[in-house]
Amino acid sequence: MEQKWPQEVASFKPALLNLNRKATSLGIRILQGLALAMGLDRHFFDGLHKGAGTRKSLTSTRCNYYPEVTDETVIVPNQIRIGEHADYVTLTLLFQDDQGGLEVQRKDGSWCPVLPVPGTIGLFVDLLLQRWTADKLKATVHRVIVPEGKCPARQSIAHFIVPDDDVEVKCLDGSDTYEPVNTRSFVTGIFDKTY
Ligand SMILES: O=C(O)CCC(=O)C(=O)O
Ligand SMILES: [Fe+2]
Repeated sequence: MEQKWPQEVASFKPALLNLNRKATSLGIRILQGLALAMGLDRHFFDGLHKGAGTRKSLTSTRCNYYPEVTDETVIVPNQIRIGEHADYVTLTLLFQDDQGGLEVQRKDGSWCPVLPVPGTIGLFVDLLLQRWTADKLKATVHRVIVPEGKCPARQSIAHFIVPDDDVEVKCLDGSDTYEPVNTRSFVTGIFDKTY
């Protein structure tokens, strides 16, 4: 696929590629820690995430922009910035600015604000990790709400750690809690339904 980059700011492309690489290596270290904590070989997960940065992997970085809310902004009832969802990959690293609005869902269905803390990165367990662990780790359901009153534009960057395209994700405990899925079909299937 042809890559299109904005030309207006020359430093954008190198900065984003650098973030993409660093976020991937952080994600890989987290996957190693997770494998050890689960009593697996340290490289169980990262060995299945080797293709990041190549055509064999959907590991990617998404920049989200939420426009400024002014006195003139028309907000309809129940309007939402990003509706509730769980990301459909392994892990998400989330970088948010200081504007707030991100919420995660508790077990009882209520919503908990994820207040921005400078210098920190959000970490979400996602749907493929939930399938691998047969629900031992549950995907983080999250959303972004419209702020009450005026608010400057908000930006966030989500880095999605995705298994390599040909990886089959099946329950590690041998159960049939979820049927095995091919990574690329699973991710593109949900993507096509969403957009
Ligand atoms: O903007 C945020 O804080 C969340 C973004 C998000 O959920 C996503 O890009 O999947
Ligand atoms: Fe998300």
